[in-house]
Amino acid sequence: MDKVAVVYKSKYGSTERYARWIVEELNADLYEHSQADLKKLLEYSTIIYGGGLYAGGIAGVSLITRNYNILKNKKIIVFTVGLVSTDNKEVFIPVIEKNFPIKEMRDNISFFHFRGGIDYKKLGIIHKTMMAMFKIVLSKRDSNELDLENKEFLATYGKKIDFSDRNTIKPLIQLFRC
Ligand SMILES: Cc1cc2nc3c(=O)[nH]c(=O)nc-3n(C[C@H](O)[C@H](O)[C@H](O)COP(=O)(O)O)c2cc1C
Repeated sequence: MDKVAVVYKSKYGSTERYARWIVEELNADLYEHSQADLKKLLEYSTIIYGGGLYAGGIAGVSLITRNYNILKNKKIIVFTVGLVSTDNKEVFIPVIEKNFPIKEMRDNISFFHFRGGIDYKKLGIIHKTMMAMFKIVLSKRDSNELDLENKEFLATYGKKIDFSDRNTIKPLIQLFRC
């Protein structure tokens, strides 16, 4: 039987919610990023890492990339949680290539992408400023130039939205059912 650790880094709670759903389904052990030291992780045969997406970066993912050579004999699964629609998986190829620049890592790790949410009122000052700057950049563009994601960003800017959906973890859970 697989011994599974789910490790997550979540700033506003969406990634944590997905991590907890996965833990419930797999009866796995849960670790917040800061509590997951390497010695502990070595006790597991499978490591599932989840991080929120911030400007294309996966929060805290260096825990996996920096220690890859030590962890590479384990089953490693990485999931991201972001606002961008997960309908088109191609969108995530550059995100994976940026966060996992070494091909061997990309080949050996299974990736999943889930949708989270945002509550602008709860953003910290740096994140609020980043989002405000992005809005200014997009607002200056001709609306015909904007893709669906950008249009959605502008339409939901300043609001509270939540796309979290427990059903979307099914393909990840399925990896353990066969
Ligand atoms: C400053 C900032 C940058 C973000 N960048 C991205 C991004 O590049 N791609 C994306 O899909 N979502 C992006 N998001 C949305 C977050 O990924 C989303 O709110 C997610 O649910 C956060 O998860 P967490 O609360 O677990 O950290 C960004 C949010 C903020 C505040």
